[in-house]
Parts: sequence; C-alpha cells; structure tokens
Amino acid sequence: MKITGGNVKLRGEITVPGDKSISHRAVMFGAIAEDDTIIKNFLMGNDCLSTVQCFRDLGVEIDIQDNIVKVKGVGLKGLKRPKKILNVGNSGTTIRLLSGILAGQNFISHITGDDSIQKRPMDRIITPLRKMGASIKGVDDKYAPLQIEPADNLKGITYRQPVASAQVKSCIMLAGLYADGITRVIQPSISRDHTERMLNYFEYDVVIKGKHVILNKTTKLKGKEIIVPGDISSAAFFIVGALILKGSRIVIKQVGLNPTRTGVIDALKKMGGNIKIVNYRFVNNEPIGDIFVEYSQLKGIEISGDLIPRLIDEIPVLAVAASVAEGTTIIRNAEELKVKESNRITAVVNELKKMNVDIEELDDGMIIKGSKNIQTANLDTYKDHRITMALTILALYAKGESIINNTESVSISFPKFYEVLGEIIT
Ligand SMILES: O=C(O)C1=C[C@@H](OP(=O)(O)O)[C@@H](O)[C@H](O)C1
Ligand SMILES: C=C(OP(=O)(O)O)C(=O)O
Repeated sequence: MKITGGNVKLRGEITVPGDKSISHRAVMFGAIAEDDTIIKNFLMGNDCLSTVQCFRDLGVEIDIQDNIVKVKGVGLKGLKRPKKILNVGNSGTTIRLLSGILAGQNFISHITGDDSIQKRPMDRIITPLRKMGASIKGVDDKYAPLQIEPADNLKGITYRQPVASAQVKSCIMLAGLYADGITRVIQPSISRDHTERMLNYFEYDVVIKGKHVILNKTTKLKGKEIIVPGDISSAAFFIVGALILKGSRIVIKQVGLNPTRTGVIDALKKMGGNIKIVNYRFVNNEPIGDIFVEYSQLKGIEISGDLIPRLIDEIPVLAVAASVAEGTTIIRNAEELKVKESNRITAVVNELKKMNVDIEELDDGMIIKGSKNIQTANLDTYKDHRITMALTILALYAKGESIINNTESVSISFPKFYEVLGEIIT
C-alpha cells in the first residue's frame, strides 16, 4: 500500500472496534456459562473469529448478526469432543486460554494455528497445567500443535509466574474453575485483568489481593449481556497519529480505560502529550470513556518495569512517537515483544532504521533518539498487525510516498483500520 505523508493532520470524531481481549473472553466464558451471553460491539477481527470457530467446533451454538454475537452457553461440562483439530489461526490469546478450559474436559482435543503460532512459546502454559494434573503435550514440550487428554481431577496450585502474562494467568484461572481446592496465581507485575473482571461479572468470585489472584472450583458461571468497549490498543495508533501530526485534534469515543491497559496514555502524557479523558463511566465491570487528543511536541522518556505489561502491545506505536520526540526514549524490560506475532523488537528497529530513525536494538527493548528528519521508505510488516499500523502512522509523518508491504494483517485486530484513518485524515 502507498502512503503519502507530510502536511497531513487528523481531525474529527471516531470510534474504534471492540476490545480484542474482552471479545475473546466474552465468547469463551459465555460458552461455558449457563444461559445465553449477548455480546454487543464484538470485534469482528480474524483472531476473535478464530475463537468463535473453535467454540463452534466444541459444539457451542454461536449466532452472529452484524457485530452482535449470541452465545448459547452449555455450562462448564457441556462442551463436546471436537471432530477436527481446533485451529486458532494467528491468535495467542485463543490457544492459551482455550488450553486452560480444555484441560478440565473429559475428551481429547488437539489445537494448532498458523506458522507464527507454531513458533510462540507454549511451555509457559504446559508447565503450570501439568502441575495442576493436566495431560498436555506439545512439540518438544514447547510448541503447538498441542494435544490435551482427559486427566483425573485437576488440583488447584499456587503458581508464581516467571513473566507477567495475562494469557498464562487466564489459562491457569480457567483450569482452576475445574480444579479441586484453591488456585492462586502470583504475578511479577500486574497484567491485564479482564478475566478477573468478567468472571466476577458472571457472578463467580475471584479474589484479587495485590499481585495475587485467587479462586476456587465452581459449578456455574452466569451468562450476561456484554457491551465490548472500544480497544485502547487500536485507539493507540490514532492517539499517536494525532500527537505527532501538526494541527491534529481528534476524539475517540467509548474506549476501554481499564487501568491495566492505560499504560500507553500514561507514557504519552509523560512525553508531553495533550490527552484528556471525558465521560468516564463503567460498563459490565470495565471502565470506559472518550479520549480527546491534540497535536503536541513530545519529549523522550524511559519506559520500563511495571509499566511494560500495561502497554505491551502499544510499544511499536510508542516507538513511532519516540522517533519524532525531542530527546531520547529508552524502552527496557520488554523482552516479551520477541515472542509476539513477530519479534517486535527486531521488526521495529529494522523498519524504523529504513526511515532514518536513530534507533538501537537492546536485548529487552530499544533506545530511540528522536528527530524531525523522518524519511519515506519501502517497509516490511512481518505479517504483524501492530507493526503494520504503527509503520502507517510514521509514514504519514514522512514527507512523500512510502510503501507498506502486506497490510492485510490489520484484519487480525482492526479490519477497517484504513477506512477509519481515511475518515479523519485532512
Ligand atoms: O490476555 C490477553 O488478552 C492478551 C495478553 C497479552 O499477551 P501476554 O499474556 O502473552 O503478555 C497481549 O499481548 C495480547 O495481545 C492479549
Ligand atoms: C500479541 C497479540 O495478540 P495474541 O497474543 O493474542 O496473538 C496482539 O494482539 O498484539
């Protein structure tokens, strides 16, 4: 795709599609709940559609009309043995959370995914699930495809997570619904807590004490209506776009503002970004609001420590903001970026270098010295949706025409990204 940048700005009011993490969980928890779960503003992206397909293959009736999804809950023990290999496509969230649920079933199942999924670490879920008594195997005990066999009663464990990961935490919690005794996950830093919030909303008691998440076996979850907030990870591309393109002023309506996800706003405000939140309110146990953003001269900061899990998916676009900020931005403790859909440290460093950004690769992050001299380039996207959208924003800044190859990966989390962008570019 050709992107013509320089002298463009973003103006107007938009919404972004539903939150990916919440959309996945609504289908999964709705499937194993009693009664129907109605999901409004569901993200019709390929990752969430993979979750829908997996649960249909497990015998759950799921009806989709526009972006409203109706899941006919079958209860905790009502899933059926799938007739084929479950395929999660490109979705790490699907394979890891689904494995936690399947560990508690009395039938055998197999799960696979695309090339990227087959390279991502699954030992991080195999190890704790085996400690709970699950029978789960992977290639070299580490990679998908996974095979999960029925096991005797699972037992609750206390698990100290070696890395902050909401997917691993959620996998253990879901297996914990089926396990005798107490399941406790201890997080090194707090990761996104949508599972905790949604299980509580489904009338099941999850206790949170600082970095500890504690739950007990259950027999029942109560399906509910869920209105999925706009995805802050998708909003982040427009927030950064508005901050770096002179003359921009936008409002993004109804965005999820869960504090475990708003690290990107905290970081950009610290960089000097003019960002304001209005209409702060709660829907189905999740805070939401409207985000107002105006062009601002940004400055470099350090991004590290407990902040990292709160903005992990936004680091590619934060690197874009840092590229045009005054001074140096240092990103550390972000080694998890290496095991996402692509190695996002290498991808960002390689592609931003092509645009004349002074950027150095670290083992756990990057150092970026900002400048105004960003150049057009022919850019690769590593089949990674977040890399594609981040590069598009920097291409809008560079004066002239950049080429962004293979943009179709935006369909993973934001199929209409270019249409929404088109609505506000002037
Ligand atoms: O739980 C989730 O919905 C997610 C957790 C994060 O992954 P990790 O748990 O691997 O950090 C994040 O990167 C991913 O986009 C979605
Ligand atoms: C890492 C991501 O998703 P997942 O792990 O679900 O593939 C993402 O959306 O940036």
